[in-house]
Amino acid sequence: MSERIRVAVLGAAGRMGSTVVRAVQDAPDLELVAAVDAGADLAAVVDAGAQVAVDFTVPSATEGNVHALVDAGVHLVVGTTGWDDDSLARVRDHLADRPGVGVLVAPNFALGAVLAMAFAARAARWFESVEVIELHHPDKVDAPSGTARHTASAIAAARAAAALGPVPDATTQSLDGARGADVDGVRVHSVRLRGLVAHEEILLGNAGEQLTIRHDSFDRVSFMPGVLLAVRQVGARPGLTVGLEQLLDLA
Ligand SMILES: NC(=O)C1=CN([C@@H]2O[C@H](COP(=O)(O)OP(=O)(O)OC[C@H]3O[C@@H](n4cnc5c(N)ncnc54)[C@H](OP(=O)(O)O)[C@@H]3O)[C@@H](O)[C@H]2O)C=CC1
Ligand SMILES: O=C(O)C1=N[C@H](C(=O)O)C[C@H](O)C1
Repeated sequence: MSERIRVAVLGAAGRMGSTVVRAVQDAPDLELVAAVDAGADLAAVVDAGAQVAVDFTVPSATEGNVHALVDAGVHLVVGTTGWDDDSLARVRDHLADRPGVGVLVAPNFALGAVLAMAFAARAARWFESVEVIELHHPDKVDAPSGTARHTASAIAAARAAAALGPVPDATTQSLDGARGADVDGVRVHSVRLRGLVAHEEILLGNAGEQLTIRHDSFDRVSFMPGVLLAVRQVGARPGLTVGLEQLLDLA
């Protein structure tokens, strides 16, 4: 067998990080060389000889982790949310000075969620109305979810490309928040409920019909095939890759 890929996990004690630790340990072609959490020195990742680091930490820490490890020549697979155009641009610029290093940032590694986003973007041009509902466990710190933001942005881009106007909405009076968040002109609603893991519904409406696209992650193992695929491929993809769809022939 060829050499195993040496992998570090950041946020290793968290809900996702601990699941990634088990998945890496169970994969015959991967070797877990470091598992670090809040307060730990990232030098441990470099000292352990990690080739790829997987980051499932917190929005306030993830960009700093990425820049520090890119400097050290470590490839990164990033699932943590909180990324926007500006922070992604800073990573893209940094990678221009570090040829050969790859960073993949994806808001969702579940194959079904990536497909749901792709289907929604494909359908968007044919519907007058669209709203996104994301539903998560109540320990989640950010809203709307990274997945919902990515979904809404892709829908908005598809609507713009098809020269569709604004989504119809006659609301002139409402309590703050009643119509959800506005992501590029698409309304996004966030539900937090004990018992849930990660779920998303995209509602598309025309006169007399509705298309509902729904994805459910019932368990965090649902994210693991996508994370492992990214770990295996990121070293061969220098520069910044955004979205698992880039690896699935869906982009
Ligand atoms: N892309 C995807 O497919 C998915 C993405 N996510 C995203 O992943 C992130 C993590 O989610 P989840 O696992 O549920 O969250 P958790 O809070 O369970 O885990 C986060 C972990 O990161 C640790 N941490 C905080 N700061 C640092 C740091 N600077 N360096 C290393 N570790 C740190 C935390 O430690 P402590 O608690 O001590 O602060 C905690 O153990 C979120 O942004 C979430 O939205 C989640 C699921 C799927
Ligand atoms: O915090 C979570 O749990 C999840 N976070 C990601 C997001 O914000 O989109 C991915 C998934 O929805 C689970």
